[in-house]
Amino acid sequence: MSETLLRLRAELIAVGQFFHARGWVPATSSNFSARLGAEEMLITSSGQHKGRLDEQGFLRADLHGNALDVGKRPSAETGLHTVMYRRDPALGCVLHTHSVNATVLSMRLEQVVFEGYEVQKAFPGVTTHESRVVIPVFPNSQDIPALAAVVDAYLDANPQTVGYLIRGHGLYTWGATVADTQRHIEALEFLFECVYRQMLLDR
Ligand SMILES: CSCCC(=O)C(=O)COP(=O)(O)O
Ligand SMILES: [Zn+2]
Repeated sequence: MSETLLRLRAELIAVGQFFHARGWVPATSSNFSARLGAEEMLITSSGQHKGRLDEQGFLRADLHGNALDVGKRPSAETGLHTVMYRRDPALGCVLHTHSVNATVLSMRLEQVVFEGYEVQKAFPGVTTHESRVVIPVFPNSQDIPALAAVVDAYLDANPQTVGYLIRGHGLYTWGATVADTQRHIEALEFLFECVYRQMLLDR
């Protein structure tokens, strides 16, 4: 087993514990992956509790979603990971979470827009709070290849996108490393909470 795999697996286990402590990965929801090479990734197997992951909770898969470790089934949402790695060879991690704020906002809005928040600078290419960060909301679907195609087309047209919501479901974001991607989740969750509270104040 490679040093890289061991390191990335340990990082993803720690991410799961961190997110679980904040209530962002309830029940067996959410899935995590990290790139192992040009054609391969490490991904959580389907049905794992992401706050209690151990070494058995992962498998290697190719970038078309085929399991490379026998007897293990990758996440049901593997296609939403592979589409990202195929788009960008520099991408090293994809994280998906199911927080309350992300889920509630996705039921109310067509897109979530952040404007004027300093934390927007946590995202790549954003250098000022005087920016507009748009998080699109896509309809939920059990047809993951179809959903992945919708994501792919949106990102072709909007390459600066840092994450997206699936209605009534959760959040996907990505980054060069596990640490970068964890930071994106944290920043997005902070900003979702701000938008949610602002909506309450505006009522
Ligand atoms: C209990 S949550 C339903 C499935 C889901 O949305 C999810 O994120 C987890 O699916 P997986 O197959 O990756 O465990
Ligand atoms: Zn999910």
